[in-house]
Amino acid sequence: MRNEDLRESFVVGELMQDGVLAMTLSDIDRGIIGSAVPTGEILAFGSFEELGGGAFTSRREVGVINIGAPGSITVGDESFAMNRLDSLYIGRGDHSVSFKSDDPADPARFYFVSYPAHASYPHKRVTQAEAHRIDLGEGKTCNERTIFQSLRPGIVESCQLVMGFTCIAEGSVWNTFPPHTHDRRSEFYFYFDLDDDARVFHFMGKPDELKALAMSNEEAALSPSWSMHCGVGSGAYSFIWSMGGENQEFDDMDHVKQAALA
Ligand SMILES: O=C[C@H](O)[C@@H](O)CC(=O)C(=O)O
Ligand SMILES: [Zn+2]
Repeated sequence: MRNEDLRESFVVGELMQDGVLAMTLSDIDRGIIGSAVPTGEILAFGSFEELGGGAFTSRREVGVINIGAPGSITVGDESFAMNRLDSLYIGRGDHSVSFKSDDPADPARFYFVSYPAHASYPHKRVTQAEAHRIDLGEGKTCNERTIFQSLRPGIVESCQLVMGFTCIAEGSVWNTFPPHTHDRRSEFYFYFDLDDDARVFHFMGKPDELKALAMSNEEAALSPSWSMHCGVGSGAYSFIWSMGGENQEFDDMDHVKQAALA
């Protein structure tokens, strides 16, 4: 594949447009990647032929993280206040889902991921402070970072979705390295908090067929279960990671030896 073919298949861009609820249905485990930036009244999930009609969440669960100003999400008759870096788990059911900004002139910026769900679990908001926090890496290897696991077993019950975000410390540039795969789950990385001219070079592919994607702010890189993943930025950045698949064990990664990369 040439770079443009790689981008066509594995990068989701054009997210976070003002006044738009945008989404892409991937054939990677039927994951959906999307965003909602409410600059008017509200933005709501519609009904889609591709998802079998009915409510968006009739057969799906959704994880949402706000990377913008405060807003709220209404699920059926429940409303959840969503500050920056709050996460929301939305369980399966025939409820309506809508997104709102507290101040449409300074909008909330919601990123969401959805996978098919076989059971219905309660909706739950998880603030950044309530997330499971893991500090790891070191300055000398330029990979000092903090992982916030917000939608994960022990905090919320879900069918397959596991989601959270990682913030790279000032002066560090690498996320997970050496890279890893986890054949049991696919994973999406949504990069944010990059300057306009900054890039994250995201490495994907089979370990002996390494490919690079030059990622701009607010683009998502999709990793099928066979693809390794890791990235290095031209400066510090953050990213939302999310996984779906067979199990929800975060630590069962298959680490790739650096010497095996080619
Ligand atoms: O399977 C786990 C995921 O790839 C990420 O959570 C890794 C990550 O955020 C990091 O190490 O910086
Ligand atoms: Zn991973």
